[in-house]
Amino acid sequence: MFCKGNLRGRRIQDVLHGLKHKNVSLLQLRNISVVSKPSIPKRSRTILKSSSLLTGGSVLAIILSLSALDFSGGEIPVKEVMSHNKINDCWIVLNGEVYDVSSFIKKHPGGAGRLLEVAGKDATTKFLQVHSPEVLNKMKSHLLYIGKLKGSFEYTTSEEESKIKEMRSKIPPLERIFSLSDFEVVAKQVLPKSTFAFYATGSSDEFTLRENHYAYSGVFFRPRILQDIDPTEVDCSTTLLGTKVDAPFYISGFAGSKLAHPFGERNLQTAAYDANVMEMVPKQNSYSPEEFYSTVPDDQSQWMQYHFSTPEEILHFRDIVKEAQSRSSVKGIFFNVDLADIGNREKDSRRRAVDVSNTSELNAIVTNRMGHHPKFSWSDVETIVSNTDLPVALKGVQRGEDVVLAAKKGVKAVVLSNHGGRQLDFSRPPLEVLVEAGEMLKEQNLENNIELYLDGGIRRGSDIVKALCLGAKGVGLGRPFLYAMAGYGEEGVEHLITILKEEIKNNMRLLGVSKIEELNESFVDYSNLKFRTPRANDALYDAAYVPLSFPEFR
Ligand code: HEM
Ligand SMILES: Cc1cc2nc3c(=O)[nH]c(=O)nc-3n(C[C@H](O)[C@H](O)[C@H](O)COP(=O)(O)O)c2cc1C
Repeated sequence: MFCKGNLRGRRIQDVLHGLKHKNVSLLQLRNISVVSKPSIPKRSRTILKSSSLLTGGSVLAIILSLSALDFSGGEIPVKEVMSHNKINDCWIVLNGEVYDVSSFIKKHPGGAGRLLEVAGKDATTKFLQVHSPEVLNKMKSHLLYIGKLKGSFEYTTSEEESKIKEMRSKIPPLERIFSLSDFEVVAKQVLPKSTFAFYATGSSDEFTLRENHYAYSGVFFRPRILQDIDPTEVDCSTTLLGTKVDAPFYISGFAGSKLAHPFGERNLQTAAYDANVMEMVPKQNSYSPEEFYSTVPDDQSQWMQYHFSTPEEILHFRDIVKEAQSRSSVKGIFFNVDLADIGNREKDSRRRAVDVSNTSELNAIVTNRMGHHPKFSWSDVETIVSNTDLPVALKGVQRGEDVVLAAKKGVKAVVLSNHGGRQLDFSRPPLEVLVEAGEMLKEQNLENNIELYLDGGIRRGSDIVKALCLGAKGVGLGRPFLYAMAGYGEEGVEHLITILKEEIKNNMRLLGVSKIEELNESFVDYSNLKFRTPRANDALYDAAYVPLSFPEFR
């Protein structure tokens, strides 16, 4: 356990101490594996034979797998692995072990395309950028173990990697980063196209993605003058679900931090701690819970984000709640309620189609964008609420009626969110839902029973102040933190937090307010929110936004 005095010890950071800070390149670190070897029992040759039958392979496939029986001592040469590179015959290497993932590929919750990208290759680096080592252990029963890899893959630097290296060497200094959009523009140049597409994508035509942000341009301020406020005493600290923090915003929970930077979620955790800002720790953390929490100080403020991936996880919800309760830093648990299916993230799929570049496999990418999630209902929520003292919150609520229902069922907070426009396109901007929810709660005298949070499209301190005026207790941000990390690691995250804190305080001074609690509806004109009209352009945001593209002609 660590306390403030100890300051954030980090196991991986210790190993890589010399490399920390100042734009550590992903390329430089690509070969560093932080995973301990999973102990996977070797399967017999009989299983290997049945693997090709299981995957519905042709006679040719059976002959191929029979030829694999010749490998002495279960060792599989690189060349052999490379030949299993198709959707119906797909082997991948993880930590020097070869797996047949042919029967899993179409069930992969991250989409078939991600496994096709690494078909017949060493998938270790890409796997660990998104998954904790535990995922492999949990999913073992879905894969077929083939044997140990013999030899190693030849590594050649791609054109894209060389370009990224060059751009990283020319990256603007942090002092030149003034806004959150600046981070996004830099990230676009220093991330692989596939990673940027994964982060940036919304769903379908991305109306919700864009409107999330533009909703804020429909709200204008009504400042109060001559308030006799000492500018140095303007304070943006607040209380989120009973926890005192130094800012009314939090780092939202999201997958894929290590795709941005080798230290991934650790950058967020340490920067949040130093700035005393709330952090929502994602379920899909690339660190295992043991490793991640082993260096989290006891006095850090965190929320735990969780989504149920299987019906078994719902059945065993007590284990999840117990784990959350056992971490002294965790002050609340947020369950996703916006994942009944996975949105059609077209920008991401389109990029993957280019990367896989095998037209016969495209169908799998399109029909299996992502896997499905299990049934999760109000009665499950009631059961969870009645089985823990930890505040339970719902992330992904999208209408006032559901906020009222949540309040009646003892849920302590909701995040009005459409997953950053990644789920249902044309779901309304959370800022609009905030106004609706506030009114409905008041009608039923429930406004003091539940805290309202929202996320999606927040890019300025003024966005945050507007949301607080309209009744939000706090707001979350997702992509901006990924973009900040991509260019600048932990320092980028710190800088982002500073920018937002300063923007909020600046807005408060100009509004004639010195404390967050003083913000209320009287400081904004939000009449526009009732009428969805074309918004004024936001030059920085628009310039950073990548429009959807069309297929290229041959
Ligand atoms: C045998 C290898 C793999 C297994 C067993 C596996 C397993 C899983 C599981 C269980 C999930 C769902 C997690 C959840 O919803 O809680 C998932 C999601 C995902 N996986 Fe994998 N995976 C594998 C390989 C990979 C590889 C190689 C990549 C990247 C190239 C990848 C990228 C992803 C992504 C991006 C998601 C969805 C993240 C999100 O948007 O929420 N996976 N995978
Ligand atoms: C790359 C990426 C991965 C995400 N993964 C998750 C996740 O695993 N769980 C979750 O609750 N939300 C996830 N989110 C949604 C964020 O928590 C948040 O709701 C959203 O990013 C807010 O919108 P913004 O990016 O415009 O700030 C993800 C978002 C992005 C961009």
